[in-house]
Amino acid sequence: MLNVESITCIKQERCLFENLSFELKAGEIMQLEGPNGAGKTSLLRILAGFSRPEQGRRLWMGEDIAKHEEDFLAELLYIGHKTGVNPHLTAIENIQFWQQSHGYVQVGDYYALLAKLGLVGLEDVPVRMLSAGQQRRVALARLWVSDAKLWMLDEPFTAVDKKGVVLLQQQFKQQLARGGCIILTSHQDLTEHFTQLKTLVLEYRF
Ligand SMILES: Nc1ncnc2c1ncn2[C@@H]1O[C@H](COP(=O)(O)OP(=O)(O)OP(=O)(O)O)[C@@H](O)[C@H]1O
Repeated sequence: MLNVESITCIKQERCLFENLSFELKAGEIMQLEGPNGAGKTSLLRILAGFSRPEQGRRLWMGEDIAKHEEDFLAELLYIGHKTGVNPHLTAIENIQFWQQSHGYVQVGDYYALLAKLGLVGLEDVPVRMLSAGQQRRVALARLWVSDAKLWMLDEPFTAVDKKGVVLLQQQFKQQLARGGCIILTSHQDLTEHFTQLKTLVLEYRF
């Protein structure tokens, strides 16, 4: 599905990685690992097309993404470091807003979804009134309403408690079972839960 060819990234005159190539097939999950500052977020952002590499290209379904950006973005769900939720909207409004701006029909049992995410009673409260972990759960609700084939998740477990981590891992498995793929950064050990986990370790380069 996703082919990455010879990507090189230089930031502030420091080469974070060079000639990086890999492939992510349907049903595969890849974890980006490495110390703080190694370039995991930078790589994710390049893969999503939010920033440009010094060299290299990305292919989606065999097509150069640079020439088919819209098709690629329609298949991509990116959840970054920052949750991207609007603090002034409620949890339900946030999900609906996200659906609307991504072309999804606004249907669904939002209360049931938010109950699954442990947010009973908080559905109609402005998100700024929620804890960090609760706010992240609101952001992660997109994983339940999106049918994007490729998920890119930057530290999705941040501030999420143990029960939430299990719930997320179950949702990851659903995504892989339906032929989607996932690329994520995380400092969690996921090998126990995903036996076919691919890992890409970025070393800190000086
Ligand atoms: N917008 C930017 N402009 C200049 N330098 C940047 C920018 N974003 C990141 N960097 C630099 O790129 C390097 C890699 O940062 P990046 O956020 O990709 O690392 P990371 O591996 O995701 O780290 P962490 O584990 O702390 O999240 C850092 O040295 C950082 O200072």
